[in-house]
Amino acid sequence: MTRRLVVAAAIVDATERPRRLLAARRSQPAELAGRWEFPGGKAEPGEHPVDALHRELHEELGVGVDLGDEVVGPDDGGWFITDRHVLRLWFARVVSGAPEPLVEHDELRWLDAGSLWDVHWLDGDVRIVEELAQTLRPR
Ligand SMILES: Nc1nc2c([nH]c(=O)n2[C@H]2C[C@H](O)[C@@H](COP(=O)(O)OP(=O)(O)OP(=O)(O)O)O2)c(=O)[nH]1
Repeated sequence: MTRRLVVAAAIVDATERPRRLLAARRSQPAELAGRWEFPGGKAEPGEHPVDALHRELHEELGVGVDLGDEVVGPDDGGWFITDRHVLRLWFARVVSGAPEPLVEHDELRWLDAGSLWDVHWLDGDVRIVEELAQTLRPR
């Protein structure tokens, strides 16, 4: 079975030595509402993943970003987040707009090394957050 590609961003406050990561709380669908994730969404068929990510971040948060390195995962370079989806994730920094939960989310939160686990991440994201925890600078 081919997994559907989901693209998402680890939005951080600085590309070099970041301290904070932006998490988004889903408001839909009902079974995922209240769980936290990396903002992003499904790439359309034929759409370049990077283009899809810029589109999703603009739609969902109202921001423009500069993308940094991809956070390469262990599953063919991506992250199998569900049995039907593979996630590709890039570091990103906001360069225009201020992030707001416009659609699909009802809250955003900047997390630092000490608060990274204060939110209930989607199951598939937990091992990604564990990896990112190594990157965030302690206070
Ligand atoms: N965006 C996002 N989706 C994730 C993450 N972790 C995770 O398991 N998922 C799952 C939830 C969904 O089943 C799927 C992504 O679907 P989505 O609802 O965000 O996609 P979309 O914005 O394009 O929305 P739609 O076309 O389904 O309406 O991947 C994550 O960190 N970010």
